[in-house]
Amino acid sequence: MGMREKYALTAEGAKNIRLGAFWTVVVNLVAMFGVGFFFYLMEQLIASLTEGVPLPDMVPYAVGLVVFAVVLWVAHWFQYDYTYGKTYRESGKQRISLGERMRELPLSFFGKRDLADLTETIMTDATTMEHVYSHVLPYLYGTYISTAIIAVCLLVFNWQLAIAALWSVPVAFAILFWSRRFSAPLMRKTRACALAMTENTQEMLECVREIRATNQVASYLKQADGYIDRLEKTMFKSEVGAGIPVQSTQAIMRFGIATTILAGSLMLADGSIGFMVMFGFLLVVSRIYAPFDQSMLMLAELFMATEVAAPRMKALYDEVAATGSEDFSPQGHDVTFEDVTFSYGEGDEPVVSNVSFVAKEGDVTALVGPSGSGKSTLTKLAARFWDADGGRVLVGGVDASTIDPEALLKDYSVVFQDVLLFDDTVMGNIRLGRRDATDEEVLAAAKAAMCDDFVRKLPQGYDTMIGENGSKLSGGERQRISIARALLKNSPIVLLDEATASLDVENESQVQEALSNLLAGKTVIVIAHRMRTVMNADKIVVLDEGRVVEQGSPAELLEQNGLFSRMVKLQSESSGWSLVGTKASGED
Ligand SMILES: Nc1ncnc2c1ncn2[C@@H]1O[C@H](COP(=O)(O)OP(=O)(O)OP(=O)(O)O)[C@@H](O)[C@H]1O
Repeated sequence: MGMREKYALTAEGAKNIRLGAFWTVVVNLVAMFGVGFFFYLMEQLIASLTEGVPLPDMVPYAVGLVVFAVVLWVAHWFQYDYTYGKTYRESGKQRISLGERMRELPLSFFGKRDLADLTETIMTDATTMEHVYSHVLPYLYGTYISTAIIAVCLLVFNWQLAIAALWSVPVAFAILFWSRRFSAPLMRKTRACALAMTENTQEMLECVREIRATNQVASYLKQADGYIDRLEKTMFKSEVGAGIPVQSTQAIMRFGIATTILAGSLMLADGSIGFMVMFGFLLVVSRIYAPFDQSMLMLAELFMATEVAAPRMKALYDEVAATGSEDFSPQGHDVTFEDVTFSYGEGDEPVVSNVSFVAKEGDVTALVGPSGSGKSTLTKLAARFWDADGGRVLVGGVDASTIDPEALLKDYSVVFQDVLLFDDTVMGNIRLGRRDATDEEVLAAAKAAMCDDFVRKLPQGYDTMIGENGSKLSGGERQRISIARALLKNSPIVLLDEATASLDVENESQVQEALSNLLAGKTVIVIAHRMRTVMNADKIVVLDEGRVVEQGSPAELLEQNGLFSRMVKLQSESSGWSLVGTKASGED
């Protein structure tokens, strides 16, 4: 596997890491040269002290020293720039491209992937890789190459002593790589446990109200305790699994010093080497292991990166992006379902089957049917949140699956029940509908969506921060903000999960008024919960178990005496039953 693939690098990133390694080699060799330089000077000094040899002229040495310092400084500068400056830029690029990737992926991807898992990839995996690019890879490559060069020099100088000094390095590495087969699964397990714990915590925070309301606090805390315990145990095993091999290989490497002393003493005794050679070898050997110690620790991190973080990032890049033409020129805005079949998972039972109907521009098309009959799914297919498995969804005669999702969504306003607001001002939240809208346009939309009254009562009016997901607002207020956003966007197609079901009477009439402002003249597909909407619709599509069982105007359907008319009859007989199985209110 190439370096780029293994470490999820760009071509430039791989090049910079190679250059970082190159400059690390230069720094190491220059530093080693410095050791040799001082060693030579010492040899001269000892010769002068013991044998009375006159000291050589010091000027060239002084110049040499200055040149050495300058070269070392320059090499360090380049090493720093390539290993840190440029690799951090690589990491920056990678984070941006992860963000871009999120933008390209179909919305369905976010439905099937766990959010905590994605956050882990964007935050933790990217950080792991960042550290590997900047601190680990250039250092490791640089150290190994420079040590190999030094080892060759030692072998040429005195191969017997060199072998006595260096044999322990390959042995130590062989043990470390062998131990990987035990430590890698432990690392993966630790990661999975950490992820499960994060997911559990996130779920607990998201559902805190429900958990309290249903008296589940104790059982949830117990569950959380279990996740933490499991993580603690696997982390402990994983640390021991990685720590023991690292510590023992570091110790094994030190045997090299012992064998150098042993072989050196023997050779010194039989006169085949002089004291200074022995001394020089010991000096080099004592230095040569230090970077390996460091690299043993780094290898553990590198294993983690190549076994876990890089594959997870790669998996994100391997996901099929939702692509399509950015040029979207529909003829009108009729939304046509042509024999559409769809299931959420490969091989699953279809949740909609052979659905065909047209939602005409200027008409309100109401989707009606029992819970789970596929109403929401059809609206998601209409906006290409998902692609149909069979048949086509046409927007103004253009197959939606051929259009870039962002280009397509420009023509859609979506008002679903689960309104999403950002921790921003009221103004900022409404302006999300159209970024370039003026303040006046935002205010006009807010007024039309019946937001103005309650917004003016907020402490800072339109500049009030509304808290995470609008936590400082009521349900009805949040919905009206979402309608204001849709009004501002003023798109020709409106998808509406009838947002009024949970509102009180006063709120409801205001929201209804806001909605009628939004809907005029558009292609409207509404998931209808209320009889009033259903009866005022231009067309009703009745769904049952993912199939269209009836379609037509309310009058036509009532005449047909089919499922729809049975539903209406049932509802008028029993106020406790509504079209979608929710409790109907009196005014219906
Ligand atoms: N993201 C998903 N992954 C897998 N299955 C899903 C997903 N969303 C919905 N389903 C399934 O698809 C079927 C249709 O769901 P859908 O939400 O479209 O029904 P609905 O008619 O809108 O229901 P309701 O009125 O209760 O909102 C259901 O059986 C549901 O369990």
